[in-house]
Amino acid sequence: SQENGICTAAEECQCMDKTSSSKLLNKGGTVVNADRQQQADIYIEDGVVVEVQPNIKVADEVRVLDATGKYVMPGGIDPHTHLEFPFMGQETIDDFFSGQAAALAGGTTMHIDFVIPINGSLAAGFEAYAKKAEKSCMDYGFHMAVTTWNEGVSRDMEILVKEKGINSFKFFMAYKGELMVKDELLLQGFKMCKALGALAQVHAENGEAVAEGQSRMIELGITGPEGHTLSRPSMLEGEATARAIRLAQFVNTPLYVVHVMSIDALDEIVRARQSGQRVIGEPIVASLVLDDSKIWDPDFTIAAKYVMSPPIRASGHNKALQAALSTGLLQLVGTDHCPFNSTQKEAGIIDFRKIPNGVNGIEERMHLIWDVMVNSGQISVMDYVRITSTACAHIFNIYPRKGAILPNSDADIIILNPNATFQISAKSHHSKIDTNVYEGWEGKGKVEVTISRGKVVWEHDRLMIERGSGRYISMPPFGYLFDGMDKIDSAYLSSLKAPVYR
Ligand SMILES: NC(=O)NCCC(=O)O
Ligand SMILES: [Zn+2]
Repeated sequence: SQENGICTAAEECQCMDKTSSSKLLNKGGTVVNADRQQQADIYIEDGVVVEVQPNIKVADEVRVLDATGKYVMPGGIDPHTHLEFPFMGQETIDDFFSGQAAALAGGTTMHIDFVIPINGSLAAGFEAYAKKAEKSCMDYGFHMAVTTWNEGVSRDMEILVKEKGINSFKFFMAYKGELMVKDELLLQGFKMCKALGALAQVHAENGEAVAEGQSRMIELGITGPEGHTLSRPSMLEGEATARAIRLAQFVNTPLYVVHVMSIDALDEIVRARQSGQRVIGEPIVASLVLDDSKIWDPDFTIAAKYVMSPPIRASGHNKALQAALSTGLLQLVGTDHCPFNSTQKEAGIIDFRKIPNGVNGIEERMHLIWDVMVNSGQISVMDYVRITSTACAHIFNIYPRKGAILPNSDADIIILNPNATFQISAKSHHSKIDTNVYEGWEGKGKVEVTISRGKVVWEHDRLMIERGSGRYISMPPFGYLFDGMDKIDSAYLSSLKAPVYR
């Protein structure tokens, strides 16, 4: 039952025998949480961490994993993925099984995917995604996109929060004629999010101006992938980020800006945070480690694989985003994993507007952030844990079940060898995509073991995973970002000095 290094037949395959033990001792490593690192062993039983102490003694039947000289950390949580996503006339090539297999091979043990409504219906979209996710082999949660507005939508938002474990809603300010919403909907949506204790998220680009920019490029005869980048400059990301921030401030609700790609957006987030506003900024691996140079490649297949929105920016934006992440101005790293094969990208061979937008990253995030941020000395190992796992668990209100190695936390754990090397290639990755935007990257610091809910699922470069074993993680509303909001509302009301009774 081995295929491409993946064991998928749990019942038949011997390689599962060693790994499926419900008791596990992780011995001898440096255990790192976001606030503390220590030399300790970790005892795991039935998928849950039982004890974190030096020198734990166990019975003979317990499997022991030796982590001497290595870092033992919470598994990564990717806050931004698009598996089986119907978009721009295509569907992303990774389903919930292949995308999650890739994630586990790269040290990510949970992800939060974006549910897209069906004909505007949130309930129908949720049901469809719940079905798709039945094949999951690791834990996952959902954000919900809102693309239209009516009574049914606001009723569904309430049901999704109160009964279905959703605590975040995303509004696309781009993709005119498809997913884009206008300011009126943003305001209604933000108000509803505030009332429900759900986090409002935005894809921040001015969709009207992007459409204008696209027409301009076509008129100039620029039809290739570079037209994509040229049609949606960073000022349009800055404008929409500023607008969303102001509207969230007006409503007094927390805001989460997904895929921060530019200094323009960063500046707006930093200004808002400095003024005390609750704004979270999520750069993605592509915005942190890539630049736009490949979009001018004469080979369409190479250039098209970098087409995503907002676009990957010119060199310099990446370094600024790294610095902001290292100093806490940005809070966590996603991937926006949205993989389309080279044949799917060819839909836009004569018109860049038809190239399905999206890049890979779910498998590469933990390695690349280690290599670029920790190996360069920009962040500590504790900070690494915070930006790849713990901050996400806090923001989406699932800490300390996720994002920590503590007694009673889910045993989602990685062992990273800082002295081992990794290589990235489409030939060896586990995603179904036939290209890789990080092709040829070689770095230091390798995830040698991934433990998902107490089971070793990645070891010796082999996956041992079971279709259907992943669980949906309900995320409760009113996370920490909402603490004290009522007091700010009261202060606002008393500041009005109105109505004046005459
Ligand atoms: N980002 C991208 O290009 N594709 C995924 C859809 C989105 O998040 O905008
Ligand atoms: Zn987006």
